[in-house]
Amino acid sequence: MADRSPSLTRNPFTAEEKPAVSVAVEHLSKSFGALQVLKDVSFAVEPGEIFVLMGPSGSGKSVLLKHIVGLELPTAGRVMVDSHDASSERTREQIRMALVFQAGALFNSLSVYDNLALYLREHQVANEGGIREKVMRALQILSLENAASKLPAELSGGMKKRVAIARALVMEPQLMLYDEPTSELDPVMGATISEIIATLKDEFHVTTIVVSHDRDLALSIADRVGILMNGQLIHVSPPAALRDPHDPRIDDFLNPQVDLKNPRFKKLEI
Ligand SMILES: Nc1ncnc2c1ncn2[C@@H]1O[C@H](COP(=O)(O)OP(=O)(O)OP(=O)(O)O)[C@@H](O)[C@H]1O
Repeated sequence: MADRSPSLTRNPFTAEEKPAVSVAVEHLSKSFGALQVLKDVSFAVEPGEIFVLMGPSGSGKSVLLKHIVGLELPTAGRVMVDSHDASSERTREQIRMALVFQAGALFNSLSVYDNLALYLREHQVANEGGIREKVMRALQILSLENAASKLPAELSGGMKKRVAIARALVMEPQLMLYDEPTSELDPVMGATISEIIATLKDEFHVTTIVVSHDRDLALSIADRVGILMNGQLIHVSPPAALRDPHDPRIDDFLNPQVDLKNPRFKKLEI
């Protein structure tokens, strides 16, 4: 962020520091009926790392993300968060994970303030004064103080994404997952969201997994990038290795050429 707030240097929410967690995806396979979406996927994410998962539409990225937060159950294999199985209810009680959905998933009838306060009220995290402090702090970090009383319908796409991130932040997550955080944003707002993700990871040491098609985001903020194609993880490396990919499948995905003589849409199955 161009204007980094100095108060971001410590966790603003709690004296109780929760350590960042590791994530281990171990031989994960998932089928929906006859459709095998994930095929023996394995990788590990270190505590405090930003891991960006890229891949073509339909390659299984969102399904993989849902396994990490326990919203889908594996057909085979498992996902471990620290030493806990991600699919168990207990893991979700012990480890604070926040998923920032592609469309924000804000409650349209609630103000920005109440969208953020909802989780804290439901979990009786603090009294109203304490909740106000946490909500306003999160809004301040995302430069949204002036939007507290607005309804989601009154916000731009970029503001909605920032509200969704602020709402995740009030949960004091040890693990933050983002599903397409820069989709539908102009390049400058996309860069801003990338900066926010990197800043939150730096300042709060939160383990971060981002699913994205955004090559600029991956190259600028990832510690490592994984590429999923057709349900298989075909590549994991630091982003620099993707500037000159040797695998033609990765090159074609990251640097597609428009070819009007041999158009891709003629080869689409659906
Ligand atoms: N609950 C479900 N039941 C049946 N099929 C599903 C289900 N969820 C996902 N799929 C299928 O799994 C495949 C992978 O979907 P997924 O949403 O993970 O792709 P993706 O890589 O995230 O794509 P995109 O980049 O377009 O968001 C798709 O063919 C999708 O139709």
